[in-house]
Order: sequence, then structure tokens, then C-alpha cells
Amino acid sequence: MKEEQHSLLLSSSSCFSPPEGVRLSYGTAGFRADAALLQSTVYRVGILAALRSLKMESSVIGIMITASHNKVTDNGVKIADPSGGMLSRDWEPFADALANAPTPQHLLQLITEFVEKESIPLDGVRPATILLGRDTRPSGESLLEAAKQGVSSILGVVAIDMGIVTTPQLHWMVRARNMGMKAYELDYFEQLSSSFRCLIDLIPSKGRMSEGDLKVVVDGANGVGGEKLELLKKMLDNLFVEVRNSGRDGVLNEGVGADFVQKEKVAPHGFGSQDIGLRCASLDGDADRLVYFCVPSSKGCSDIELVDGDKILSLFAIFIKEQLSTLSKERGENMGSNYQARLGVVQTAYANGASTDFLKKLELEVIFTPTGVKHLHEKAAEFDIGIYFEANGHGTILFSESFLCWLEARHKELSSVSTGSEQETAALRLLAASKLINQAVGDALSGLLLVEAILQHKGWSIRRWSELYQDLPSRQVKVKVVDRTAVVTANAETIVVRPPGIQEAINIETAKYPQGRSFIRPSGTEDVIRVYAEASTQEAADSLANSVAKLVDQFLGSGSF
Ligand SMILES: CC(=O)N[C@H]1[C@@H](OP(=O)(O)O)O[C@H](CO)[C@@H](O)[C@@H]1O
Ligand SMILES: [Mg+2]
Repeated sequence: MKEEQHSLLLSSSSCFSPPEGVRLSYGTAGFRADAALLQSTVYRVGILAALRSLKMESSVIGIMITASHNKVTDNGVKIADPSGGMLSRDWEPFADALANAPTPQHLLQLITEFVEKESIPLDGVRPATILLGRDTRPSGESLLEAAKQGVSSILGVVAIDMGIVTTPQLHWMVRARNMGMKAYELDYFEQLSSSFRCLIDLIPSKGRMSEGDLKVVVDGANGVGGEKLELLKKMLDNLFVEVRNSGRDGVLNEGVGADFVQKEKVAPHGFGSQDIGLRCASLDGDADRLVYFCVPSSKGCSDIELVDGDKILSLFAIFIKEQLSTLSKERGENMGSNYQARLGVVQTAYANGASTDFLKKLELEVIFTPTGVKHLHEKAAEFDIGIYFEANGHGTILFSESFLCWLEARHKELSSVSTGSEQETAALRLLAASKLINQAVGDALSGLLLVEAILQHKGWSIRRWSELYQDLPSRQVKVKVVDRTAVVTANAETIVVRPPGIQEAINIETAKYPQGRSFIRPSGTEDVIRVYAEASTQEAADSLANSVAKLVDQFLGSGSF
């Protein structure tokens, strides 16, 4: 390492001491903690992003400062890799080590060793760019400064501040830049609105929906998503979006947002009996999650009918499958270029059992991974078209490059024979969907537009959609324990291998309930053990969740249960 680089790192890192007595770890979605603890972590992530970019031949890397659905006083930081996806998992141990290095000397030694091991060209002559983004949290501004300091302590690397953006916007920008495309916010909005328009124009019998049916009311979680949707909606035809909780009055994620709606199964603040029967949606604090809901007339006004990530996945799967089967219909003028695209879906153990049964009945390949989109995304990328969703509403559809190439060529062929044929239209729909749905990461805004386009295409109400299958009643609870890392899971988190004996005890409890299913896992974003239970009635699911939570307390001890 050059002397100049050496002293630059030593001097800048001396301004960012890590908090004492806290061990940070790059969890399910990057580092997350109380914002006051994160200055040095974010600075160090700045260094990591700069090194990652140099390693990746100066591809653009992103840094997003957000704690998503967590409380407003928390914050967090995560990295977007050149593809726009999550940081490659083999760099996570280095991220952990950097964040926890106690002194500038330790930090420097770690960097020196890592640079050598990974052969990173740290010669100060290669330019590289890091895009920075943050959500609306007040702590974001000073954390962004810390990230800038980290980035600029690696010679030749510069940071560009993209301002307040949704997490998926930042990921999209990183991906677009690396593909040589224009990558400002307006470009993002233009891609979304034009591909949405294209899908609407391809609806065979438009006008099946009344003006009222074209309305969706969106809870913005008092975060960045509501603000951005206010801008995007001006560019949309054939859809009326009303945004509530866009952050002017309420507190971020407090009684609002997709996580609250999905976990508590109640209407967010600002929604109630006046919304009976309307199609409503909720975003999370950084707009990478989306759930739908409606307020039914029969129940109390805070009760909702939830249409979660699993049902969004099911809707997408039905639509994509239909287009694929239209496309592969034999026709006289078939030019021998048919090809069986591999369509697959990816879920986690939190997926409602009824959704998995439904998807399997559609004869879809269903794969399970551990929680966290980094796992789901990786699996979905193995298909020609891979659809992944967490039950909480984070997900997207990935189209492989080779499939898109084939599809472009097939479309050309079809349009040269007969423009407007069923097959040609199906190809166009798939191409438009691949542009509308964010290819980098799950995105509530692009997901919302695809849901809306499909509902219009099918002429479905939210009710009709929700009735695809009936969710099994479920319950999630959290248990605080002394050390959550004591729980080790296997088989996509469906069984516990440590501490010994607890899985057997969970099995005994679960067997008492018809259609019972339950699992536990340590959260990667909060200091808790999560318990999930599902059973044939809500009372049974609640009771199973409580019994398993008691077991967690017995085996892992907290004194607070
Ligand atoms: C049960 C649940 O919703 N878990 C969430 C939550 O992770 P945990 O590791 O469970 O804290 O936050 C992650 C990041 O947003 C998200 O990917 C994941 O699905
Ligand atoms: Mg989020």
C-alpha cells in the first residue's frame, strides 16, 4: 500500500471510533442498530464499498443508509453490488471484521491483509464511483457524511450523493449505471410509467373496470415511498393513486407501513371504515416491501383482509404462466423457435402453507431458502423466470439475460409474420413486465404497478384476487433471549439443530394442532428470536405460537417472558 494511502486511512479512521461493548454484524439486510451507534460502521462500509468497486474492475457500487421498517431512531447501512443485488455473501465476514476493528491500526492491518488476499488494485490510479442514498430518517444526513469520508479515504474513489431515495431506486441506479444506461430518478420513473402504459395498452378488453375500480389507496409508512409515489403517480394514466401517510405529519413506521400491517393484521393509521371495500396497499419505510389489504364490511374497522407477499407472488405467477403458455401455443407459422422457459418460484418458511399448496397445484417448481432476499434472489436467478417473495411483501421477478434475448428474437419473428397475434402480444407483455418489475431487488413501487396492471388485465377486484386461496391462520411473536446466536437452524430454517432438545419439544407442541406448523429462528435485524406458528384456526395458531415462545424462553432464558 502506498504511503499516501496508508496515512489517509490512518488519519480519517481516527475520527471514527467504534462504539464500545457492541458487536455489529452484517445481518439479513446489512448493519442495523440504534443510529447513534453507527457513525464508525457507516464510515467503514464506505471503505468496503470503495474496495469492492476496485475489486470489481471499477464497477459502480451502492451504499444505502436505511433501517427499513424499524423504528425511526434506528438506522442501518447496506451495499448494492454491481448487478444491483445485495453484497456478495463471501464479503460479509470482511464487513463484520471491518465494523468491529477496535483501533485505526487494527483497521489498517485488516485492510492490508484483505487487499492482498483478494488482489485488489489499490494503487490510487484507478477511478471508481460509489452511489450513496438514504431514506428519510433524520440521522441519515450525518451517516451519509460518514459514508463519504469512508469512500474518499480510498484514493481515486469518489462518492455521488443521490439524495433521499427508496432502497430499490438506489439498487436500480447502480444496476442501470453498470449497464451504461441513464440512471437518475426521472429515468427510473420513466421506465416504470412507460412499461406500465405498455401493459395497459395490451389489455384485450379494456374498459372492464369502472373509474372507481382504477383507484388504489396507498399507505406510505410516513417514509420515502409515499413521497416518491406522489411524483410517480403524475406520470401514470389509467390508475388513480391516493397516497396517505406520506410523512408530512406522522412518525416513520409508527402504526403504519407494510411490516406493521402484515404482522399485526390491522389497518394502518389513517385507514378505517371509510375505506370499506377499497383496494388499499401499504409500503414499508424504504419502499422495498408491498402488501395489499382491504377493510371488510363485516368486521371491526381496524380488522383487515390481508393480501400479502405470497398472494402477490401467486398473482404474478398466474400472469407469467399464462403468457408463457400463450407464447408456446403451436401455430401454423411456428418457426421452430419454441422453447420451454423454466419458471420457478422461491419462498421462505414464513410463506403461508396455503400459498405453497396453491403454487404447487399450478404445477410450479417451488423452492425454499432461508430468510433474507439475498438468499431468495440467488435462487430465483437460476431460472429463466424466477419469482421470489417473502410473505412480508419483499420480492420481484427475475428474467435471465438469455431468456430475454430469446424473447426479443421471438417477438421479432412473430411480428414479422402477423402483428397483433396472441403470441406476439404475450411476448410483448413479458418484455414489458421485465422492464416494469425491478431486476435489481424487490421494489414496492414497481410491484404495485405490476399488480395494478395484472388486476386490470384480468378485470379482477382485490376480493377476487384474495380468494385465490384462503390463508391458514398464523401468528408471529418475538422472544428476547440472552444470546440469540445460540439458536442454529437448518433446512431453510425449518428445524433447529441447537440448542439440543428444543426441536423435539417444538415437534411435540406442534403435533397437538391440526395443520400445525411452527419454527423458530434468530432475527438478523433485531436482537430477538422469532417464532412462527400456523394452524387450522386463529386461536390454535396463537396458542401454538405462545407455547413455542415459552419453550424458547425455557431453553434460552431471558427472565422477561
Ligand atoms: C420475518 C420477517 O419478516 N423477517 C424480515 C426481517 O428479517 P429478520 O432476520 O427476520 O429480522 O427483515 C429482513 C430485511 O427487511 C427481511 O428480509 C425479513 O423477511
Ligand atoms: Mg424495507
